[in-house]
Parts: sequence; structure tokens; C-alpha cells
Amino acid sequence: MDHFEYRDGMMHVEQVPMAEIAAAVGTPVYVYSTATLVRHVTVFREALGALTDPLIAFAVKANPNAAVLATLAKLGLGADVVSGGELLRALAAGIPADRVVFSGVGKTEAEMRLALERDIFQFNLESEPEAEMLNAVAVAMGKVARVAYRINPDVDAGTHAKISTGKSENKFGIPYDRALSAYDRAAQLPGLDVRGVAVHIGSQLTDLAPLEAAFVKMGRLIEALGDQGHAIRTADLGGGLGVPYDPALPVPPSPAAYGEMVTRVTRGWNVRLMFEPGRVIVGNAGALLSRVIRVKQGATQPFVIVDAAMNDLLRPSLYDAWHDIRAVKPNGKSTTANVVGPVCESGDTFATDRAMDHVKADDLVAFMTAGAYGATMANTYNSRALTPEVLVSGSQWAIVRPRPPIEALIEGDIIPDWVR
Ligand SMILES: Cc1ncc(COP(=O)(O)O)c(C=O)c1O
Ligand SMILES: N[C@@H](CCCC[NH3+])C(=O)O
Repeated sequence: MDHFEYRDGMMHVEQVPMAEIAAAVGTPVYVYSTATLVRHVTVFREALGALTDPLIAFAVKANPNAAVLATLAKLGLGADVVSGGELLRALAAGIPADRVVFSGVGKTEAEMRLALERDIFQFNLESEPEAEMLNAVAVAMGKVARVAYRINPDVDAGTHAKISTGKSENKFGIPYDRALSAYDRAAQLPGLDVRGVAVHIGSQLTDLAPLEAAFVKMGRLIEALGDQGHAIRTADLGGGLGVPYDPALPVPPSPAAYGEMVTRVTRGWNVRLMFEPGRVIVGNAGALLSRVIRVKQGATQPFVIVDAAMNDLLRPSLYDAWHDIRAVKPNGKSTTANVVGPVCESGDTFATDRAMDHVKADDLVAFMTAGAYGATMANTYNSRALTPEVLVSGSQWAIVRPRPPIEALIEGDIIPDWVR
């Protein structure tokens, strides 16, 4: 079976025909494994096995490819969306509207209207003015929106500052100590059915303690809201569980450990629990396949120049993120090198002083753990084409997003007559 797996402190690629895909599609290209996706969904679901009917809403932002979403839809997952575009993608892939939750601080009227038309399961509101706007839109449409407030618990998730969301200085959610008054006000709005609480403190969390601290606070809030006459029926605990990237670092808590903690902390809450996992489902189910263009000797160390760049995989430039880089056909030798792309920025660096497989021009390398926040964050900087995507399933594979023709890069812009 096709297979990416993290075990024995290493990423393993099995039965994924990387060389064949590279030859047929060209590089760089994202490659996803169906078997790994299925395994991750199964493991996550089993971890929550002690809960009654949890809603697992995949965070579409992590990987919005239609074939990936359709695979997850077939497995019964819902979707956590943050834009009208993500909502349409989720629905088009076969995720039913009654499993869709809409998060985000900047939902527009048009997005609210679209989500109300499609009758999604729940809106997670992030501010009082947003509640007023949604109420007005719903009333005008003769509808009632099911809502939760996302609470900012002011908990440090202990992850990279750019992917922390639960500190008071972050833009997300409403402050914990304003929750009671916000719920009181929202309960008076005829276009809202106030029924839930939500929390999400950040991504790539490698310690369960901050999550537990946030969830304990939510338990207290549910109780306080109940005392004040608000019947809370859903609690959305967000996503955030980290995945292994660097074999030298301790392995993050397992989904099983996370599920055990959630089951223990939420005992007696008497709500339907919701989850928004992204990275833990798709991260290690994908790799970015790239070819070495040439190896250049710098003043102090070799630069391995690959045909993928920061526009294809932004995480190393943006967050100093570490991705395992492996030769697809290792020659048994190793080296220490800087791995860089062709983009005209010094920040277009995937790895510095990296001990890695020895590679030469034309060799294929795989950037591992690239299934989450990879292709979805790609862009066309330096007029480079968007990265194509391939899905492998058993012995078959298919292009699930083709490489656009190079000509497409110069289409779209308009030169007005008065410029010519
Ligand atoms: C509201 C919300 N839900 C879910 C996620 C998914 O997080 P992760 O991919 O870390 O599981 C995010 C991203 O951090 C998010 O902002
Ligand atoms: N894009 C980030 C994760 C952001 C999570 C969304 N709130 C990453 O690549 O790690």
C-alpha cells in the first residue's frame, strides 16, 4: 500500500512511486498518500472513541485540495472553514453542510449570507460586532444562525509566535472575562441561536498542558453560562495537535494521549464536542518532491539548489520551520549542506548546515511532512507556476491539480490602452 509513516524517528516512504511521478508530472510536485490520510483519520477518531458523536471538522486551510477533501468526506469528516471559498470547496467535495463550522475574525456579510443559504452547522463568532452583523444578515434572510463564541483563554500554547492564537494579544476570540456579557447580549438577538463555546489556542502544539489549561477554563465557562441561563450544547475544542517534523526532537503527544486528556477534562460537560484538526490529519500524509538543479560550492559550504522554492513551500521562510529533506534514492553517502531554492531572496532557504543524504544534480529529494500548509500556501512569486499535486492510492496515482502552463502566468494582467 502507498504509505508515508513516521516511525523509529524517521519518515518512511513506501510504495509511493516518487521517480515515476516526477518523470510524468515534473517537479516540484506535492504527493499525498491516501493510505496515510485514512490511517490518520482512523487514529484520531479512535482516540475520541469514548466521546458520544464528536464532530470532527477538518481544518480546510491545512489542505484544501478537492481530492483530499473528498477522501476525508468519504471517511465522514466535517469541515472547519474560514472563507466563502473554503466553504464552497468543502461542499463541492461532498462534505455535508451540517458538518461545517465557519471560523475567522473577518467574516463578511457576503460570506455570512452564503453560509446561511447553505445552512451550515455553526458559526464560531469572534467578536461582538460580528454577532450584530450576523444577526442582521440572518434576520433579513428570515433565518436563525446557530452560533458559538470563540473564547480567547489567554493561554500560551508554547508554539511559534506566528501560529499562536490563544494569548490576549492575539486577534482571535473574545476575552474570557467578557464572555458572560457577550452571551447575554447575543441571546437577545432574534437571528442567533446561541448554543456553543469554541476555543483554539494555536497550531503545532507539542505539549498537552496548555490545551488542558484552556479546556479547563472552557469547562468553568460552560458552568457559569449555564448558571446565567444559557444552555450550552456544543463545545468546539479546535485543532492544534502537533506532528513530528524533526526526528531529533521528542515526538509530540499522540492523538491517543490527546483523546484521553479531552475525555477526562470534559467529563460531565453534557455537550456535543467538536474538533478542528488540520495538520495531524494531513501533515505527514504529504511530501514535496523536488529535483536538484545543481550543487554550488559557496565560500564555506555547499549549496544544494533545488527546483522547489519558498513560493512552493513557505513554512521554512515564514516560521523557520524544519522539514526533513531526503534523497529519493539515497546513495549511502551523507553531507552537510544548505538547501535553497531559485527565488531571489536569501530567505529562500529550506535548510542551513543540514546533515543530509549526499545528492548531486538531477537527483530527486523529498521534503517530508509537507501535506499541511504546503500547497495551500504556495504562490507565484518570481512568476513561478503554482505547484501541482498528486494523490496516490494503492498502486494507482492521479494528478489532482495540474501544473498550469507557463503562459498562464502572463494571462490575467491588463495593460490599459493609455499605458501603451
Ligand atoms: C480556528 C482554527 N481551527 C483549526 C485550526 C487547525 O489547526 P491545526 O492544523 O494545528 O490542527 C486552526 C489553525 O491553527 C485554526 O485557526
Ligand atoms: N500556516 C501555519 C499554521 C497556521 C494555522 C492556522 N491558524 C503553518 O504552516 O504551520
